[in-house]
Amino acid sequence: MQQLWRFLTQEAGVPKARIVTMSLLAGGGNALMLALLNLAAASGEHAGQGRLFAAYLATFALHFYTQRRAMLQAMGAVERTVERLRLRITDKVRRAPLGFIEQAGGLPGFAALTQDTQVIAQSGSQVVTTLQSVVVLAFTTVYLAWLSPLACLAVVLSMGSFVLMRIVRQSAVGETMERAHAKEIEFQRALDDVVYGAKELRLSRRERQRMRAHLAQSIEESRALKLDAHRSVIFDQLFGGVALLLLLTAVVFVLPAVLPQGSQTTQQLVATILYILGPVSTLVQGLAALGAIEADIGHFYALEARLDATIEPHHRRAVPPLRQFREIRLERVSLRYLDADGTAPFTSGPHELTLVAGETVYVVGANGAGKSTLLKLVTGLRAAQRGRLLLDGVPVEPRTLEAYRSLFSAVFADFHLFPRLYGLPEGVDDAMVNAWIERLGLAAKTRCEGGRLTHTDLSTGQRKRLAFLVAVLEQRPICVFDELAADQDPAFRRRFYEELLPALKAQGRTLLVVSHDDAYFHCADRLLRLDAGRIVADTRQAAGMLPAAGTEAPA
Ligand SMILES: Nc1ncnc2c1ncn2[C@@H]1O[C@H](COP(=O)(O)OP(=O)(O)OP(=O)(O)O)[C@@H](O)[C@H]1O
Repeated sequence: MQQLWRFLTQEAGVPKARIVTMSLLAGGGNALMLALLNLAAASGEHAGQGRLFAAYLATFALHFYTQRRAMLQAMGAVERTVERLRLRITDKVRRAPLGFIEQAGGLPGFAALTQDTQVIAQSGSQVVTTLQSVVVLAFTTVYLAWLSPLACLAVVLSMGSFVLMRIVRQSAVGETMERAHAKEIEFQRALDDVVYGAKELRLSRRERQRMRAHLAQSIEESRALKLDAHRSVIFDQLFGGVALLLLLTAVVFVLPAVLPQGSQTTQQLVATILYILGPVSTLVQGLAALGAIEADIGHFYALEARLDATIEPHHRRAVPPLRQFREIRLERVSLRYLDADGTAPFTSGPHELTLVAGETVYVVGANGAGKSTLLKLVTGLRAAQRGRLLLDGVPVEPRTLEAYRSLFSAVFADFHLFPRLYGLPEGVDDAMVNAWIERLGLAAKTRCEGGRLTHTDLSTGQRKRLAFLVAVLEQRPICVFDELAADQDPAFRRRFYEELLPALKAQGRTLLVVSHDDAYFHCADRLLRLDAGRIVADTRQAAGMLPAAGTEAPA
């Protein structure tokens, strides 16, 4: 229970002393209630019944109050901590390098995090109930010893070995649950495919059937593993029940023969043994639940450790965004994408490139030539494995990376449109956004109200126009557009290349545009042609000139 201990002692601001005291009082009260019941049953019609009844009621009230307090305090503290953990892991995912997020299966376990944290959130109440059952068992053991030392010894030995067996077997159960967890992640990924591949699946019966078979297999494997784990817990519980029944048989039939005792003592022993059935079963279930919680806290910390190993430095002081630059230079910069088996299927670079403020650069080349990868290197979103990135002659370092990135607004090919316009600077109000919405021909579709777009369920081309709008209004010195015109109608495409981009250039913006539209290549100041990850041609041209295809000078 190392991880659970670390979580409760280091993470959760659980008022430990108070909760332990409350749990001890609640458990003690519970055991005292049993003793009072037994005493009352033994005293028959005597005058002391009234006092016993009052004492019983007082103990009951104490038990009820302390149990409620302990549960609420533990649950409240754990819930608050879980919320903190969720925020912390989200921050770390946000600060993890793009390469880590992009790599195949870069965040295994992330999909299961919501479920894991829900399980972790139960740790407060589980610890309290388990602790209480331990306290009840401790008190009833003392009470049993007072009634009959031999019966107490028998109970301690049988129940002790039973709980010990559960603890020992818990590690095997834990391993099986780990394998079930891995299958669960596989299942959740398949579920993502069902949602994101909704269109394809509706069109193809074969795809649907194979997908379903794959899902069913993941579910079946996860179910079999979970059942395996539960089977062992259920067996142990049944075994515990049988052990208790045997114990009762021994107390009723064997003990009086070995050690003569009054029938009243036998009755009290039977009542006590029956009474501890509840706490024993709570303890066994609590241990199993704490085992599952321990595993999920382990998953959380493992994911966090992977993120910590790659995370980009976090600077508490806000970095003032850069508003201007003279040039960006890539010196022998290269990046290799690695496969899971360590082979490098694609290398971008080495690039020797200088981008000058104010120029409009089109990045062109065939599919897979490495255009988007070059943009990620230039924007500092992917770190180069070799070479240097320099801003105005000064190398960009981890310390200055965030400021460097603040130079760029971008719409990537796989852009994400946030429903809230988080990135807009002070001074940009709804009216300004709505004027742009109108200018982009989207006024009938959406509006900006209180910094939020009323509708984002638009066509791909329309959503790209909105992403363009956000990039423009961010008012940063460099705009990066990756195949923005690809989903646009011919009229908008023409406006994009011939009006909108020149208007941005006129404002002094530097433009980096990935394009397949060779009909508009003449609008660029400079063409960078890529092939197999290398810049094979770098052509400067007077904007407005239309170079004949294939006439670029070699780099
Ligand atoms: N995250 C990644 N991990 C591994 N390989 C990648 C990754 N991203 C891209 N690649 C590979 O790198 C190569 C270049 O991809 P890139 O997206 O830069 O090309 P592109 O020129 O922008 O292509 P397109 O015109 O199709 O958008 C491709 O072969 C692609 O498979």
